[in-house]
This record gives sequence, structure tokens and C-alpha cells, in this order.
Amino acid sequence: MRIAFIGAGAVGGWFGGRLLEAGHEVAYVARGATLEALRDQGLVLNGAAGRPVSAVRSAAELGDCDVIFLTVKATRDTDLRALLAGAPDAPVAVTLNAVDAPGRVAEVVGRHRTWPGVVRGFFHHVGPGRVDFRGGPASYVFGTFDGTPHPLADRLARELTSAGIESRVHPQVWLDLWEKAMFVTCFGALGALTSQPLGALRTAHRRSLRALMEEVFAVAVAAGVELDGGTVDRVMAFADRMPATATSSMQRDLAAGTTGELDAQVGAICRLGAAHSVDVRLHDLLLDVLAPDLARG
Ligand SMILES: NC(=O)C1=CN([C@@H]2O[C@H](COP(=O)(O)OP(=O)(O)OC[C@H]3O[C@@H](n4cnc5c(N)ncnc54)[C@H](OP(=O)(O)O)[C@@H]3O)[C@@H](O)[C@H]2O)C=CC1
Ligand SMILES: CC(C)(CO)C(=O)C(=O)O
Repeated sequence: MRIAFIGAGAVGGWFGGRLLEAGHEVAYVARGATLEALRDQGLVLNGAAGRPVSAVRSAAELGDCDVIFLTVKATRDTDLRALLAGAPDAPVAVTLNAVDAPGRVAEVVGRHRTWPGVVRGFFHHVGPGRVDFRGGPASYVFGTFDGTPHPLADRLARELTSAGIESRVHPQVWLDLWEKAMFVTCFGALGALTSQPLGALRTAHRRSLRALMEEVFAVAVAAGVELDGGTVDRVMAFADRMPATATSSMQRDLAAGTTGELDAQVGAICRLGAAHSVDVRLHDLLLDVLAPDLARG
């Protein structure tokens, strides 16, 4: 397959690198030092030798491809319309940790071309064109926007799995998207507040972690997402299985002094809570403490 990635960071770098190793044609939209590094040294996974890969400045330069992965972060500066301008007419597989990201992509390319998806695994962008995998499942669960089967989606799932990224098409991908949000938003924000990794959050701060997840559950249900009653237990059990030293990318961004995806993750829960009259006071408090400017709008 010919697969494009908009964003050559942790997730885009790892996924593209594995697909390259499996013999697929991969092209990146990148910028600055990452663009130069990809052109000069190729893509480096876990410190191995660089693999040559195609890299361009904009989606309009990509040429035909089967699927476009959107692998940028959902920060306040992320301009999806600009990133997708002139992109080839292919499905856009979304990897962003933000429950409203697929809807925003669909506003640009249409629902028929938007595949919401969920990445699991701990990927680190360790330098321009350099990515490390630091454990977890390395998986991608995705689906079409309305759950309609699509042969190309089935093929992508097979090819990703053969390339070492466990993948499947989920007929109700929104359930998984919210389940992932429950994990990453709660552990990332609580981790940022306490400056602790997952191991401490699921022990010393277990009650708070669970209470945050219960707020996300209530918002999802109020928004019409039919999560089952065992969801919070399942997400806590997932948190128990992940590495104790794990931190979320949002937590690391906050520690580095930027708000990163705080608005797209915590802010989204606050906004949806307000829209559906759900009490999300813990999320409101986190936003207020971690980024008072964002909380004030
Ligand atoms: N990292 C992880 O383990 C996981 C991340 N996720 C989610 O996946 C998404 C991507 O995260 P992650 O890969 O960690 O993020 P990274 O910051 O590592 O990668 C994003 C990349 O997008 C690039 N980018 C941003 N804007 C542009 C632009 N206008 N043109 C070209 N390139 C651009 C950045 O470039 P530059 O380097 O120049 O800033 C960066 O290389 C996020 O929503 C995250 O929450 C989900 C599961 C796991
Ligand atoms: C926590 C993690 C690694 C889980 O996959 C993640 O999604 C992130 O860091 O953004």
C-alpha cells in the first residue's frame, strides 16, 4: 500500500517505520528539523540505522495514496484545515487522543473519508526523525465514521498487523475512542497535577484516578455513547497492566511548559460536561489548576 502520514513524530514515526520495514511505500508531511532529518538520515526506529523515506512539506505534495494517517497533536495551534489542504482523496485515519478530533476532521474532508481510531502504546519522539517504542500494546483500533464496512479498512488492519502494529476494524469505534480517552485524559491530567507516573496514580492516587474516569463515563453516556457498565473497571484494569513508569504525552508536554493537548483532552470533557449538564468538577478543577488561561477561555 502507499500510506501517507501528516506528522512524523512519535506515533507517525513508529507506524510509518514499521510499514516501511514491511515493504510498504510511506510518505511523510513534515516540517523544520524533522523534514531535514528524514531527507538526510531517513527514519530511525529505536536507534537502528536510518531507513530512506519520502518527506514533503504539505499534503498537497503527497501524490496519490491509499490512506492518510493524521498523526499530529491536537494542540490549540493545530489547524486541521491547513494541514489537510490539497490532500489526496483518500481516507484519513485519525490517531489523535481527543474525542472531538474525528468530528473536526470530518468537517474538513467529510465523514465518508474520516476513520476515527485509537492508538495504544508508548511511543517517544526522541529527536528529529528518531522514534522509540517504550512498551505497551502497539496497536491501532479504528473504524469508519458510521461503522459501515469498508474493504480498504480491512486491508489496512491486516497490513498493520503484519507490520507489527496489532490492528482491527471496530464496528463501533466510538466506544473504544471514549474508553481510551477515559484512560489517557485521566491519567495524563492527574499525572501532571501530581508529577507522578502511572504506578503512583493507580496506587497512592487510585480513588482520584477512578473518580476522574467516572466523570468521563458520565459525560460519554450523556452524549449518547453507549458505554457498558463495566467500562471504568476495564479501564482501571488496563491501567494496572501498563508499565508503572509510564507517563502520558500530555503530562510530559505540561512538564515541559506547554499546554499540549490539555484543552483537547481535559477541556473537551469540561465543555461536553457543561453542554450535557453533567457534573465534571474534577476536570474543571484540573483545567483551572493546570492551565488557568485555558480554563478562562
Ligand atoms: N506518543 C504516544 O505514545 C501516543 C500518542 N497518541 C496521540 O497521537 C497523537 C500524536 O502524538 P505524538 O505522535 O506523540 O506527537 P508528536 O509531537 O511526537 O508528533 C507530532 C508530529 O506532528 C508534527 N507536526 C505538527 N504540526 C505540523 C505541521 N503543520 N506540519 C508538519 N508536521 C507537523 C510535529 O512536528 P515538529 O516535530 O516539527 O513539532 C511532530 O513531529 C496525539 O494526539 C497523541 O495524544 C496516542 C497514543 C500514544
Ligand atoms: C498514554 C499513552 C501513551 C497511551 O497509549 C498515550 O496515548 C499518550 O501518551 O498520549
